[in-house]
Amino acid sequence: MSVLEISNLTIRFGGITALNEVTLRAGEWEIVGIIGPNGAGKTTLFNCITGFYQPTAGRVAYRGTDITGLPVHKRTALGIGRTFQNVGLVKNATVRENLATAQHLQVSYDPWAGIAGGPTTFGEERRIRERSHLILELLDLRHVGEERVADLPYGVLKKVEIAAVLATDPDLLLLDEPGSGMGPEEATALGDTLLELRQQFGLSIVMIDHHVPLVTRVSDYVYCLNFGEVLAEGKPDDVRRHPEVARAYLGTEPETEPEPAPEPVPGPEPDTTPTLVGGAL
Ligand SMILES: Nc1ncnc2c1ncn2[C@@H]1O[C@H](COP(=O)(O)OP(=O)(O)OP(=O)(O)O)[C@@H](O)[C@H]1O
Repeated sequence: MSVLEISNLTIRFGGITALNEVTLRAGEWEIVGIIGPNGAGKTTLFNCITGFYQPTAGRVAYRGTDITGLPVHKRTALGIGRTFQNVGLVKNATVRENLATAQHLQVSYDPWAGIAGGPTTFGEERRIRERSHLILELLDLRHVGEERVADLPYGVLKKVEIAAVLATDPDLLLLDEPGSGMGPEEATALGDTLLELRQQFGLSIVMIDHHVPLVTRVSDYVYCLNFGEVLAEGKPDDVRRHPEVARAYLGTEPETEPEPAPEPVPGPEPDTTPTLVGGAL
């Protein structure tokens, strides 16, 4: 059974059709990448999956159940966790406090028990601390655990955002541009981390990113959106080499020169795919 199944999803804002008949699925333990030029409809798709937007037509199903009409909080309770393109954290709190806050949304004891204290409360609090610890460890964030979010550089913030969503114990993780603001080395490390998180927490992941090398490396399947429609889909390398995909990316930034090609790497078959701007195919 698919974890996520989107069928013929259409959403219009006045005269703009942001998504047109989009059909997409993510299987159990799959990492699905979504690429596409600016304005292609990627974030709108996430907003329809999470319930921030109601589609004009079409269906969103989660583990076989139609959730198209469900409000945001009910989808979150089902296990759909999402990061935002512009980091959404409590800036004046520390990283560890942010993780604890995210988990307190899920605690099983009632507020009065929390005030009075007691074995259930202490057990739950210990579980929260342990989970925070594990997440910080896995994301290599332990050294910033006691730092204020406001004092962190952007690349670290993006990881803290993932950590905060993981703290809510999602089953399906939607990541909106987790690699933005990262250099190639950081993005490679992030890719390794995502693969490990999937393993550790048994997650299915849908990830939007302009950093195409990151998407193609970690994804099992990739969709390329353009003008609200699925332009190409398939195995990462097939989508990366799809002529329409290259055209769509180049078409968005005609005035920008592609980066110079890297020195050929000695080996049986060097990759001759052109490098494109803003995320590089
Ligand atoms: N609430 C809204 N009201 C009106 N138009 C909207 C709204 N949300 C999205 N759009 C429009 O829908 C289209 C798709 O936008 P969206 O943000 O989903 O693209 P994107 O692929 O995520 O782009 P980017 O890579 O720049 O984030 C754009 O034309 C955008 O202006």
